[in-house]
Amino acid sequence: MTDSMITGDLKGRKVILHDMCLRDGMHAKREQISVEQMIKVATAMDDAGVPYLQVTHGAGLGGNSLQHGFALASNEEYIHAVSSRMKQAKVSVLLIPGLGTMDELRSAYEAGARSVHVATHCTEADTSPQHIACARELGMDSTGFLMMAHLNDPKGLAEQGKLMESYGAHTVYITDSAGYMLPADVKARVQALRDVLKPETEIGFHGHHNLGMGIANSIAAIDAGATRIDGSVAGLGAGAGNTPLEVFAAVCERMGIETGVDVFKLTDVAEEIIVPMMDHIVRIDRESLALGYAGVYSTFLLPAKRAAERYGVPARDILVELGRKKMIGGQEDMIDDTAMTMAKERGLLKAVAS
Ligand SMILES: C[C@H](O)CC(=O)C(=O)O
Ligand SMILES: [Mn+2]
Repeated sequence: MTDSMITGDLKGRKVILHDMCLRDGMHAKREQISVEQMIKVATAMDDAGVPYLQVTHGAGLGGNSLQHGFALASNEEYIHAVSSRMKQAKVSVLLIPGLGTMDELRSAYEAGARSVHVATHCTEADTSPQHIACARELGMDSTGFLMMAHLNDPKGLAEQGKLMESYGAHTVYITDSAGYMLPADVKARVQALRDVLKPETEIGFHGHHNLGMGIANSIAAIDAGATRIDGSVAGLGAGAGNTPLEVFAAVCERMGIETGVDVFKLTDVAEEIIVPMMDHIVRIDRESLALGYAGVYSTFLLPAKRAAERYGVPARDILVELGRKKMIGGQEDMIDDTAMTMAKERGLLKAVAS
């Protein structure tokens, strides 16, 4: 990102940071984060001043399933264990309508969750009115979370955001699930939302670092009017991870953007707690780069690697094909289907059968 792309003086801007390690990071850990690990991570982040922490299965409420994998504890167990130990941080959850239900949202609230990202595909906001209304009735901080936002243009995304606002969302998020966007893409979408939303409705940005643009994209979002930024310490998240939060906090401090977090405490959390927890180093390898390059849902990374082993087709090729087909969250069964078709086309299927 060149300086000329930052049009405003961001000094003195206030931004709310939201850590995703204990939700998006569940994808990278194949849902295997223990309650004890969650408590350790969350208390350290609370101490570093992170105001919001998301805690659930990677696919959110209702995520425990054969399709999405089983976590080591229930969402309620995780939420209660973490929220009961927080001094200042609020616990949030993810809810994809259809996967998670309003009953599950109520039970997450009872367990201590006080904020929710209600997530839909970027053209399907109209699947979320009941869930956003339910969150508002519970008194929760409520976000409409438009996933795979690169697949809708700024005008279309603004219309979807306006719908979510009309359902009661306090904040509308542009979610770069594929880590595909460049700063100009983010800026155009935030501006389009800012033009149509009420002044009191906040705008958020959730980035993935597949093209190494998480920080530049988040700064572009702030420049265009976003006030909430998701990231995850040490980037623990799907694909090449989320915007690395400790790095982002350091950049904000350099730019005079106020986050209220202690940068060095966050770097200690990254180094001493998160990195040792990783099963693989979350980084931009050839497969996670392919996600960003081809516009593929970051959550598809590990299932595509498994399909690659099963069918003998390189994961990168599978991911590029999934991007070409514009597959979205919820279409996970197409990963194996695509790999199998490619194996057949390449004459590899006999080897699989034998
Ligand atoms: C279920 C996904 O992981 C939600 C998300 O974080 C994204 O789309 O990005
Ligand atoms: Mn994500």
